Amino acid sequence: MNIRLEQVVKTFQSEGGAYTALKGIDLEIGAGEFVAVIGKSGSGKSTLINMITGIDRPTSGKVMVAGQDVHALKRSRMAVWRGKNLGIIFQFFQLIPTLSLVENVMLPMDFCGTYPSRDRKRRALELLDRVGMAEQAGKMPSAVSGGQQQRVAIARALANDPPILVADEPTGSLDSKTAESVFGLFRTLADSGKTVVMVTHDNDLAQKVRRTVVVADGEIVSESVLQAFPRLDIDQLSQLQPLLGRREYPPGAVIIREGDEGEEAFIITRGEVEVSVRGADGRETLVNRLGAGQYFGEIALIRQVRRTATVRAAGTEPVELAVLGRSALRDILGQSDPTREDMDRLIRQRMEELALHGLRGRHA
Ligand SMILES: Nc1ncnc2c1ncn2[C@@H]1O[C@H](COP(=O)(O)OP(=O)(O)OP(=O)(O)O)[C@@H](O)[C@H]1O
Repeated sequence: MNIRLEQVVKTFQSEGGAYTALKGIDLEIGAGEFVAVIGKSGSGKSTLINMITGIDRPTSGKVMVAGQDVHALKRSRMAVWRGKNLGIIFQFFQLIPTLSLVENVMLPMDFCGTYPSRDRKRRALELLDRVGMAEQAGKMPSAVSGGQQQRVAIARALANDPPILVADEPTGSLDSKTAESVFGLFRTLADSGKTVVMVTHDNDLAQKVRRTVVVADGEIVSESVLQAFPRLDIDQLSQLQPLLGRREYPPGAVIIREGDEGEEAFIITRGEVEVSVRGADGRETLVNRLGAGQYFGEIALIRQVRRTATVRAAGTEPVELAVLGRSALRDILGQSDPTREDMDRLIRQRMEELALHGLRGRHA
């Protein structure tokens, strides 16, 4: 694992009182992954990024980056460690205005003492070439466009060949065409084996990344929840997140029982469950097995019927669930017609499966 956050909490103390910007974040990012971090303004994205780069310290919890406990580093060692392991790219490039582009790219090598000094310029020029800026190497930052400055900032981030690139809104101040080409550069870098973590407001770009981490109200929306409700937008997910409860069941435990009243629906965030129904002869038949990213318990809530099946925790590990009460489910479906349509379709399919087991009309 290249980046691992365990129960990271960040509370800011200010005159108005304490504000918890991160509420116990668990996150793992593997080597070579390309991850987009998205979320509403103020949700905690930058705070999360600052935990990874060591720019800010967590109030509690642990942050491991490239095998190092970041916040166990002494302040004096932090800057050099960061310089060698992380390439950091900001929205506003932050090139040094009094240095030429090639000098800007040489700076991290000078700072960390990586590469012999006679090789640094050649390496900087190679990196500028890689981002399509070699011909402008001698220019000052103010003499090139924003998109070009960001390319140089990326070359600078690559100076010490760090395994991880962290970018906070790298395309935020670029027009969409330039943003697209800078994004393409990140993709090429990820394809070449770099781990890339990129905060973005741009949903179109986020869609193009294989893995999306959604931050809502200081928490990460479970990837299973994203999978269960793929058609919710960021605002809807941000509203859903605080309504979700968490529950765990040991293997074999009954989560819902056929014939009972139902008040909650469940999204599986870890493990598997078995769905079974009682036949006319009273014997139970297994009708389905569901895993992470799938939901159950919705039929009773939507169709206003008793539980149509019994669901048990399966496997040998505890099953973890996100729990959604009746009114929360109603709220979210009321806001997202596509999600409502998906759920209606799934319910029809599930009712048909139950009917196949000779149960039509028993509870429906
Ligand atoms: N130094 C600080 N002191 C007090 N509160 C802070 C501090 N830094 C951030 N916050 C608060 O923490 C919350 C999360 O901020 P953060 O900058 O991480 O959000 P964000 O998702 O990056 O937003 P944006 O997309 O607008 O940059 C905000 O409510 C912010 O006001």
